Amino acid sequence: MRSPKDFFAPLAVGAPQPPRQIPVRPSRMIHFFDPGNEKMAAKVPDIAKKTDVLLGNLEDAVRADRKEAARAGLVSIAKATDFGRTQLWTRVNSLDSPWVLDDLITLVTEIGDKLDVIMVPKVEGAQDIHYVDRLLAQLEARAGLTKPLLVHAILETASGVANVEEIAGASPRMQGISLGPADLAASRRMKTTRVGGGHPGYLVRTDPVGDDLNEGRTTYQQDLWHYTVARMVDACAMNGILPYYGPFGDIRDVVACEDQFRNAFLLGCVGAWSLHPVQIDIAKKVFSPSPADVAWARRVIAEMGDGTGAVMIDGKMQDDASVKQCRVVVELADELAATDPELAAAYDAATKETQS
Ligand SMILES: CC(=O)SCCNC(=O)CCNC(=O)[C@H](O)C(C)(C)COP(=O)(O)OP(=O)(O)OC[C@H]1O[C@@H](n2cnc3c(N)ncnc32)[C@H](O)[C@@H]1OP(=O)(O)O
Ligand SMILES: CC(=O)C(=O)O
Ligand SMILES: [Mg+2]
Repeated sequence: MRSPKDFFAPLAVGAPQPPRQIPVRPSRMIHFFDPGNEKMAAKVPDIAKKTDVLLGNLEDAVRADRKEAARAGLVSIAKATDFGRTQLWTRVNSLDSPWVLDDLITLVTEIGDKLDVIMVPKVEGAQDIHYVDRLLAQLEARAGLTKPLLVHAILETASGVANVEEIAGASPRMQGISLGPADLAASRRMKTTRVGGGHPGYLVRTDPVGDDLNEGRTTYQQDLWHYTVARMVDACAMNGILPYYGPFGDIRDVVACEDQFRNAFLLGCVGAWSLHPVQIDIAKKVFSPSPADVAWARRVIAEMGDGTGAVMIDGKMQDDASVKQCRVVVELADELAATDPELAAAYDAATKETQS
């Protein structure tokens, strides 16, 4: 552990000052693409216009014999594209792989000024973040970068979950954590064969009514990811970084995808991954507070005055704690509305309606 006094000191001579605050920019969807896939790469300039984060993926889902092509593709896309307000992230290969060292050296040297966040897969504990932290500082110094790169960890090993609090606080570069349900399931020896989402066998059943154990007993499917997402959210919140749900692999099932994303949103996540263009709008809808919720939250804040005491609004008690929740919703809505005129208009229209 670094001494708290040294926590914000650069880890290499000439490296930029590490960040003291994680920049809060919209990141409702982290859209994955394979930079070595020409069809996907061709869509990047258009997709950039409608996503908060574009991520050039170099790790799983890129074939072993296409790793170099993906890395080179990301370098040329980053150099050739104006991403506007959209952030550019990458997911490098895992720290035990033969590719990660070249991923980091090439990307920081060639396009370190274009990248915002480096996503590190299969993080097991703080030691993995410390390794990346020092290496990034050395590479930033050599490349003459003035803005520090941020680091995002994927929570996808049993060890990572057991150490999630220390991972979240391992470096001032830590920007956030995403749930990695596929590798995590394998690491835990869960018996699922899916990428995220629920499973019909994971359920609770109501008690029997009489002697017949089968008749009239409703079952309720449970969320396999509740415990992990909740732990991840707490670890992130206590360290001032951002939690994300990860991938939902059943691309066709847009309904269950929306449900899984919404569970994560309600529990505190700020975004999710989109693996296919069809998931971009789902994430945008789910991770933007609804106009009705924003209107209600604005009303509670207005009626609560200085934010202390208790009032009754439409039969519901509001006090210091509920007004704090409302502020979370309104702050997020204001941040998103600042760059999205359509959303801003929807929020204002709903607010006017509640006032009339
Ligand atoms: C567990 C994990 O690690 S999850 C993260 C790793 N996985 C990924 O990154 C997967 C990313 N997504 C993909 O590889 C693809 O979306 C797949 C393989 C799931 C499906 O691809 P396809 O079979 O081509 O899907 P589909 O035919 O519906 O695609 C329609 C079009 O969208 C394009 N497209 C598909 N996914 C993407 C994407 N993520 N970004 C940009 N374009 C895409 C296709 O190239 C295709 O283009 P075309 O119309 O010019 O032919
Ligand atoms: C997200 C990811 O990498 C996984 O689920 O394994
Ligand atoms: Mg994984």
